[in-house]
Amino acid sequence: MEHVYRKLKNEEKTKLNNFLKAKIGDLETEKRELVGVFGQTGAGKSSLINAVIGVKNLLPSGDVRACTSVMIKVEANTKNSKFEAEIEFISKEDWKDELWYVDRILKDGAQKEEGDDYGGGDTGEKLTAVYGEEWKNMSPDDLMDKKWFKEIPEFLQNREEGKKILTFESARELSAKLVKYTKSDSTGQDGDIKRFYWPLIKCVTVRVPHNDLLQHVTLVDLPGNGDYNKSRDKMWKEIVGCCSTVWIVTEIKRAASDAEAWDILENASSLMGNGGECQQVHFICTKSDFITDLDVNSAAEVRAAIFKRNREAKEAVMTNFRKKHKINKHFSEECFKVFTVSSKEFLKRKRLEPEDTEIPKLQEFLQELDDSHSDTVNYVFGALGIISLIHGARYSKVAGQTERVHTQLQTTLREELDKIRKALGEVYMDFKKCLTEGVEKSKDSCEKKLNSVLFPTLKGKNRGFHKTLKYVVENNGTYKPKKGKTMNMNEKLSSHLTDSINEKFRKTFPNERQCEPFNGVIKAFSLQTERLIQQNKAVELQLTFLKTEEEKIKTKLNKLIRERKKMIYGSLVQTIEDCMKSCYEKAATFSGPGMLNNMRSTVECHVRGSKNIMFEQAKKILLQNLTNLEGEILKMLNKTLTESVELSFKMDHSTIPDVSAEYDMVKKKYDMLKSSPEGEI
Ligand SMILES: Nc1nc2c(ncn2[C@@H]2O[C@H](COP(=O)(O)OP(=O)(O)OP(=O)(O)O)[C@@H](O)[C@H]2O)c(=O)[nH]1
Repeated sequence: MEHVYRKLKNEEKTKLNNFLKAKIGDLETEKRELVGVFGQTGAGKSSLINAVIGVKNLLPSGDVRACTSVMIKVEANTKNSKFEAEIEFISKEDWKDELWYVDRILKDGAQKEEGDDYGGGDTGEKLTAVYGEEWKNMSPDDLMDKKWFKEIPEFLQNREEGKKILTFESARELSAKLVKYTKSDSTGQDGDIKRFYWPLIKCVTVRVPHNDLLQHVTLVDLPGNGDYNKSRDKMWKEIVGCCSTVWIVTEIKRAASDAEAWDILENASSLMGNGGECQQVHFICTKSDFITDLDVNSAAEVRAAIFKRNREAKEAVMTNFRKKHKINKHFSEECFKVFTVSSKEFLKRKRLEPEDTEIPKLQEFLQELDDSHSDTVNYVFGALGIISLIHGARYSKVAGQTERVHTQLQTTLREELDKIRKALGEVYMDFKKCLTEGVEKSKDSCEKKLNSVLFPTLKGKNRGFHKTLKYVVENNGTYKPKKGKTMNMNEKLSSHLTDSINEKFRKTFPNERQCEPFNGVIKAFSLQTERLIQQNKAVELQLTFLKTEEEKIKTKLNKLIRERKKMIYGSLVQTIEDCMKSCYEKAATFSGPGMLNNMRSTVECHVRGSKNIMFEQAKKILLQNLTNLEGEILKMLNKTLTESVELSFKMDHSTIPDVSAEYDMVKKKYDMLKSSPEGEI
């Protein structure tokens, strides 16, 4: 197609010529699937990733003292045959904010108590990681001095967020260097490394050469611990919202009862489900080889014991899943699968055969996800359309028939757009009805919901609640403790609204790629080019182009809908957060005696005073976002197809190059692809 592009470039610049060049530039080749890997520290995530992608020593694992503390993306290095680590830092301003935050807390007289969190993620611990103990006697300005960052000058560069790129010949070398950037060692026992830079890092991308599984797949290790840092939290949410599959990793011995793993899943469910694009959740029970039963001796007995526990773990996890409504309202049972794996045995083969470790099943899954066949078909189909139009423009000049087909196409386009408009209008009315009920319920019970956050029943653990609530209001209503459940006041307040639309939303915007959004109305849209081709062979090439254009615009629309639906769903909580912002700011100003009561009454008063507006506002904004999306769908369809119809049937032939040879070649490749669904071209 580059060759065809150059031919067009050598011709005079007409409207049609420019249009064709733009269409070639628009052909898509790249698609990436994101697989998010969650789990608490030590669950075996790094070992799992290494085993699955078949690179033994890539992500550092095995050291129980140091745990991974930054997001690590693992993908293919398509540029050269080196191992590469791209380290992306948070901005200097972000780090300054954290330094000032700790400084203020210490000046406020808050003593560091055992197990105390400085706003989630323990900022004190972060400072010790970067500066050692010396930070305690220094001002935030001193701590920004460049002498601290000699090893990472990129962090101080003037660009908003710096990047450092390291290249290595082997995975082992990369792994050894990575520790200082990705791991935290809260015990301070790692003698070799003096400074750990994880608090300054937003994300690390590890690129692996010659890896077949990662051509179109990125695996992301997402540490589950809480983090107050805003840019990291934002990135975490963005990545979770873009994962098409999520792996929840937990040790098999406590798979069903591992509160932390299930909490991570519960907290992220709305972000992945209706608020995201996750199609599959895989619950992965690790270390299946680890048997402590002393009665088991022979190899056969060990294997039998492992298989028995695998079966039991699978059943227990499924039973637990059925009870978790926060999760299963976003994911059906078909989307939820359990695996029992052993990364160790997969590599060592002492007790188990590779297939018994279930790692090959995950590899197979990635292989299917990585499949670039459909991308190739789409590319060649799109290319065929464009080249058909160029070829047809040069050779077909059947004036009368062209005029008739042109008129028919215009009529069909109008009628089909009307059908879509009507169907989208019905969807709007359905959501309006659900939300109206949700608003009434929210008004009736928001104070009760609020009380569950303001007055938790912590059974004797109320001592530090004033600090917890302070973090909540300082952080716009949310708080991620290092251990335990995330608190989210905005989600609590909007829960009746989200519940009112959850089911309808999942049906209207299904994450499963084989299901269609808006009840299939966009898929059903058709200019009926197939029928027209049968009746009008003389303009077959132009009609072939329109057929490919129709498919391409539908694919584009599905992508747009997938992106927008996340924003539309998220707008409910976002509006509540915006409406609560002023009261959080006011509540955060209290300190000293009476702080807890003052914070509570400020939040209570605000919710009581604004409940008649706040929920109605959230409904209005969601519906407005939906209207905007519907408008955009109609506009894109109309504009793209009207332009394509006009240019294919009313064009100036004088500037069209001869592409007969290219046409024959692309047509042949397309026919080959069509006849062998999994074949290579
Ligand atoms: N027996 C056994 N041990 C395993 C297996 N997978 C991991 N481990 C061990 O479990 C420990 C933690 O493994 P990691 O892969 O580092 O765990 P992680 O989830 O990446 O931990 P963080 O880096 O802290 O997030 C290490 O000591 C591993 O050797 C396994 O399949 N079998």
